[in-house]
Amino acid sequence: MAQKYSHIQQEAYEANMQLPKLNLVLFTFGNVSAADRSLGVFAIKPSGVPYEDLTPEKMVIVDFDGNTVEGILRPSSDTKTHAVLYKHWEKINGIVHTHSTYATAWAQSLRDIPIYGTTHADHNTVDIPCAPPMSDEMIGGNYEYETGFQIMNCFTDKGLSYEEVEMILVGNHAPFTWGKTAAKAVYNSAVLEQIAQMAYITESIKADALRLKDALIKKHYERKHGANSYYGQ
Ligand SMILES: O=C(CO)[C@@H](O)[C@H](O)COP(=O)(O)O
Repeated sequence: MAQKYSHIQQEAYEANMQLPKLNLVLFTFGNVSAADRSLGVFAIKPSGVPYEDLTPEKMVIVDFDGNTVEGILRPSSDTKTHAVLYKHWEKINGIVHTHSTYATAWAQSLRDIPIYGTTHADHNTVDIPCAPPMSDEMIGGNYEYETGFQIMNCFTDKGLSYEEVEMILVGNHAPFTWGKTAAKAVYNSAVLEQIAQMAYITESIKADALRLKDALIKKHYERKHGANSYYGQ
């Protein structure tokens, strides 16, 4: 493997290894990628390889059109989704896909995750969006490629910025998160799973729980992310 990709292979490997440590994946579920925009490629987990068998060298190098540039193993089955997002959302350099239990349950319910408390407001001032399930024509196309557009179209339809909200539930599928680094994308996946679990439990205690008032959401978020805040770096 060319030395010139070793830095993103190492970054992708370390980020992938965080997923089982954070209980965000079971067996070979999920995948993480890390991009180098100066080279126009990203390193991604190979498909079907157990996390305990991963090495940096096994990370597959792919371009932003989803073509394998280097690697003997097949890249993740979600590679086209990662490629579409890297190609169109130019500020992201890390993407995570998991099937974490609570976030996936919300994705299967086709509901956005409402803001029930300040824990959620620490990270997002909006309900966590759930992209609608794929249309028949999307299903008839390239599934993973279409998932990338399903994600971007949802953000466009909801008027959301991918730089402010770094997570989404894909209807009938599972969550995707992203960030300026692969490590930040992993952090976002762990935060999303925690928010999803808290929201589910909140609704199981009180089905008609009330959303946080917008004024408090704004006040709380700004308290955490205001000037000179280290939070969420
Ligand atoms: O979304 C799915 C399956 O529904 C995939 O993300 C699998 O969870 C992992 O696939 P590979 O990355 O091993 O191909």
